Amino acid sequence: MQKILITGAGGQLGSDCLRTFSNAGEVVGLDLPEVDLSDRDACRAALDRIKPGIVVNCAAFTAVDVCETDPSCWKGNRDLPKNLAEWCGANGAFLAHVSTDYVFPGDKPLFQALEESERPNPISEYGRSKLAGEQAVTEATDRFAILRTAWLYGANGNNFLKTMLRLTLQHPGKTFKVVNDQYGSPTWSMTLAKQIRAVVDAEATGIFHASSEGYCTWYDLASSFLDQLNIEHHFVPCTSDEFPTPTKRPQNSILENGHAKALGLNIFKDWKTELDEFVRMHGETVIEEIRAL
Ligand SMILES: NC(=O)C1=CN([C@@H]2O[C@H](COP(=O)(O)OP(=O)(O)OC[C@H]3O[C@@H](n4cnc5c(N)ncnc54)[C@H](OP(=O)(O)O)[C@@H]3O)[C@@H](O)[C@H]2O)C=CC1
Ligand SMILES: Cc1cn([C@H]2C[C@H](O)[C@@H](COP(=O)(O)OP(=O)(O)O[C@H]3O[C@@H](C)C(=O)[C@@H](O)[C@H]3O)O2)c(=O)[nH]c1=O
Repeated sequence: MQKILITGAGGQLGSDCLRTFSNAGEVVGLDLPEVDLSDRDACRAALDRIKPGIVVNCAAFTAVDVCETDPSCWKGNRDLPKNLAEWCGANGAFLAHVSTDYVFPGDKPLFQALEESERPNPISEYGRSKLAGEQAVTEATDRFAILRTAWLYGANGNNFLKTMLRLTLQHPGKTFKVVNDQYGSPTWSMTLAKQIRAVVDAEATGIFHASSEGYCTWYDLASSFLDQLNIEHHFVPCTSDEFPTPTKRPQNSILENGHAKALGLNIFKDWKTELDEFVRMHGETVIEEIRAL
């Protein structure tokens, strides 16, 4: 029976990958604090012990604003995938690695979607460190799939939707500004996990864009989520300039899943259909989780 290692197994995507791969072989999850996979020796020792035939790397440093000032971001986003890819290359294992829309600058004219063939040119430390991770993977092994996803939300862990729900529930009636000039494709981590499984099962290699079909703004996303939950909200659309953050974020990070479509592997539906399904399945639990904070 093949062994499948899921890294970042306690995170948002990793926990959904554990479930999605559960009937694909013997699944092993790894996360901090058990092993720091950005440490080369610790990573090697862990993989030598587990001996996976497939590695699905969901581990990363995902606090985008913190990346601007914390060099640990480069450990999690460049060194960690490099260590995994070197081990996979030397041991013949297949590596599925997850990357981000933030490797692009966001200056492509609206609303043209970004193809896999386009040149990344990140505008944030997070994006630069993730691009360095992609490059390390491609240099260390041939048997890899890099899946670039965007605007993830899911049942486990933290995400933008939970933040906006928390702000609303903790401050009823209060207005919140939400950026309405950045466009992307919100993606449910469970659907991404299924897309990763489809790519791995097909042993398809190369770079894949992997986000929901269609696009919206952060304001559209927050409003749709709260509407679907039937919770009154007072979100006010604003420009990026009116909501300053330490990190500049891409204006257009709409991804086109061209590679997966060409191989007949794309499973994503429209972002709104995906969000509605997420709310049907997990809405009540998410509200309870946020109310308990
Ligand atoms: N979240 C999003 O909106 C998006 C995410 N992505 C990418 O998708 C992937 C999954 O993201 P998501 O599930 O949201 O991320 P999470 O932050 O929820 O999970 C990442 C996991 O990796 C673990 N981890 C971090 N550093 C190490 C390390 N050195 N050794 C071992 N484990 C480590 C974290 O542990 P701990 O929590 O203890 O630090 C955490 O459990 C990442 O590659 C991310 O860059 C791409 C686009 C959008
Ligand atoms: C909390 C909040 C955020 N915003 C804005 C800030 C920003 O432009 C946008 C999203 O903010 P967040 O900080 O939640 O999301 P951010 O960390 O930028 O999300 C990114 O995470 C990484 C890991 C990725 O790879 C990306 O695909 C993307 O999902 O919403 C508001 O406008 N109002 C608010 O009240």
